[in-house]
Amino acid sequence: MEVGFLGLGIMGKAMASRLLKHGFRVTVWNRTLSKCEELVEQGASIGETPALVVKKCKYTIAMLSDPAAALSVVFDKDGVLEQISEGKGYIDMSTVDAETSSKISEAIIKKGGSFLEAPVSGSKKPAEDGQLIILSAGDKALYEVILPVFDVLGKKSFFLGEVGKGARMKLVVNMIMGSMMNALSEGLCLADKSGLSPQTLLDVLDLGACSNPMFKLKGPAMIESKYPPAFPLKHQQKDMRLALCLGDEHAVSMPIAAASNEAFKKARSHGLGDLDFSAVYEIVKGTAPSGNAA
Ligand SMILES: NC(=O)C1=CN([C@@H]2O[C@H](COP(=O)(O)OP(=O)(O)OC[C@H]3O[C@@H](n4cnc5c(N)ncnc54)[C@H](OP(=O)(O)O)[C@@H]3O)[C@@H](O)[C@H]2O)C=CC1
Ligand SMILES: O=CCCC(=O)O
Repeated sequence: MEVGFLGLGIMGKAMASRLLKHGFRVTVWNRTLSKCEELVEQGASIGETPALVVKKCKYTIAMLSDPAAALSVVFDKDGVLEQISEGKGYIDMSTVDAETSSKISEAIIKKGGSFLEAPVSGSKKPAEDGQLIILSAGDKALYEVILPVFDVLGKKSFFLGEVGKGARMKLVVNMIMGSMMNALSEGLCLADKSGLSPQTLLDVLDLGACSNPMFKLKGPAMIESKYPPAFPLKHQQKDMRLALCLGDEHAVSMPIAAASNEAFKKARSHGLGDLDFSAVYEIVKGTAPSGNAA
């Protein structure tokens, strides 16, 4: 199967690479075109624009930073809409809000194409290892056709119904994750300031009811103030913001998420946006450097 892939950031690069390793023919595009070179070395072809990728491939996947990027790649000059047509499928795996996803879906369908939203849970390593959790919604027939691709990228694929349900599920999950990261940061800080070993706190947590892979993975690096980006903090803040908008729409009060969003925003204002989202710990500790927003 020939697959187009738009967006070769942390996630897109790992996902496109995995598809190549599993025998798919992949045509890639990235806004910063030089980032395509590593994939070309692995056997990918380059499409010079999103439109040219869609022209060449029956199915095209996108993995882009945020709603603005997802819309731009579809609607702008040389974008997806210029070449999408009957028989072609577009699968957007970026984390965006339901409104963005619906706009894209409507435009694609109007041109005769089919659309699936399919945001993912799981970060850089699960993407490299094909262990993502895929939260798809939209065109069921396209879901069935693209399952062999999802089976290579993920450990489990959900089909959640009409467009918007995948986007909303992803935002709810990341809202919880962002709040948990803030709770962990406060706990590590409190342990340290009150004379306890943060590492022993992690050991205790890991044996109890709130043991989870995220604390286990991120905790030790946080103690060492190391934040190599797997999930950039600026994207976590975007997801908190979009989840809070969803809460507004449905009149759901979310004070914990709102407080967590403030901490992520503050982290961005201190220039920590490109670090891993666990860098919010620096804000909780009060040790963040002053810096420019990212
Ligand atoms: N990292 C993670 O752990 C996870 C991320 N996600 C979600 O996946 C998506 C991608 O994340 P990730 O790979 O980490 O992000 P990165 O920041 O590493 O990559 C973002 C990608 O979007 C492209 N991009 C940004 N703005 C535009 C634009 N205006 N037009 C065209 N392309 C644009 C970038 O291109 P360029 O290279 O030119 O800047 C790059 O290819 C996000 O929605 C994120 O929330 C979901 C699950 C996990
Ligand atoms: O959106 C990013 C999610 C990261 C993760 O699930 O570990």
